[in-house]
Amino acid sequence: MSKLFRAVILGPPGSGKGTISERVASIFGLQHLSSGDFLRQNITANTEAGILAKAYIEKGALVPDHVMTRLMLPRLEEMTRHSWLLDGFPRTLAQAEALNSACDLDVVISLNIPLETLKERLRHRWIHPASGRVYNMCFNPPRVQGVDDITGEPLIQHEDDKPEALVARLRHYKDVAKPVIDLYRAKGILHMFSDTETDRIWPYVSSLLSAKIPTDHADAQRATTH
Ligand SMILES: Nc1nc2c(ncn2[C@@H]2O[C@H](COP(=O)(O)OP(=O)(O)O)[C@@H](O)[C@H]2O)c(=O)[nH]1
Ligand SMILES: Nc1ncnc2c1ncn2[C@@H]1O[C@H](COP(=O)(O)OP(=O)(O)O)[C@@H](O)[C@H]1O
Repeated sequence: MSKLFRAVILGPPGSGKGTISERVASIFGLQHLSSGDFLRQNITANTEAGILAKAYIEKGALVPDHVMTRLMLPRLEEMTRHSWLLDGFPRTLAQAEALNSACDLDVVISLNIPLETLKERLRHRWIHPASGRVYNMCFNPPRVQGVDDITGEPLIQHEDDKPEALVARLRHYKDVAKPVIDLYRAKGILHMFSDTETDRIWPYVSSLLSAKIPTDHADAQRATTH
């Protein structure tokens, strides 16, 4: 079997991590694991971690490192036989160090998007809570306004995408992300992409991954995930 491939995607809220991760998952066959989606599943299921995390998320604050690592590392353990792309974790240096001691990463993708663009996108972000499907009323609107394309169920906005929580979230992101980015740059695995449009970033991400992931391996992964 080819070597497994491990990637992380970093970027502020609204930078397009989820959008790019979905494309990577479907084209390269990596398992997409989003910390935000996983937290929301835990909140819905009323798990211990979900109950602890809920209050932080509603305030637009980060969930404490020990709660995140206790949640995410066992989840990664379950995926030891898969190639994966982690979205939203690690977000702090302590989380990055915990991840480091659990596995070796091949690639870190970092999205660098102007602040005004982020604010504009998140104002228009709508979610289908049960599946995590993400829409944008300008970029990828649902076929019928306000409802999910697949299930026809209503769309909602995250509490933490509303303007009051948003500004705090974006400011805080910058402070905590810098040491994480510096760590991966020092390891020589950081690839930074700067633009205002996902569709202009995507060709570069795609060619980076095409060069790093052997084709037969991507085919084999797809066969096991579909
Ligand atoms: N206008 C516009 N919206 C985008 C673009 N890329 C993603 N979005 C939307 O911006 C919002 C944030 O994207 P998402 O992938 O959820 O970002 P994440 O928070 O980093 O995971 C979503 O509503 C996306 O549909 C883009 O290039 N242009
Ligand atoms: N690695 C993490 N560390 C701490 N908190 C996290 C982490 N991942 C997600 N969260 C919490 O979950 C919320 C939603 O995460 P997510 O869906 O990834 O947001 P976004 O896609 O807007 O960046 C964050 O605002 C934060 O409160």
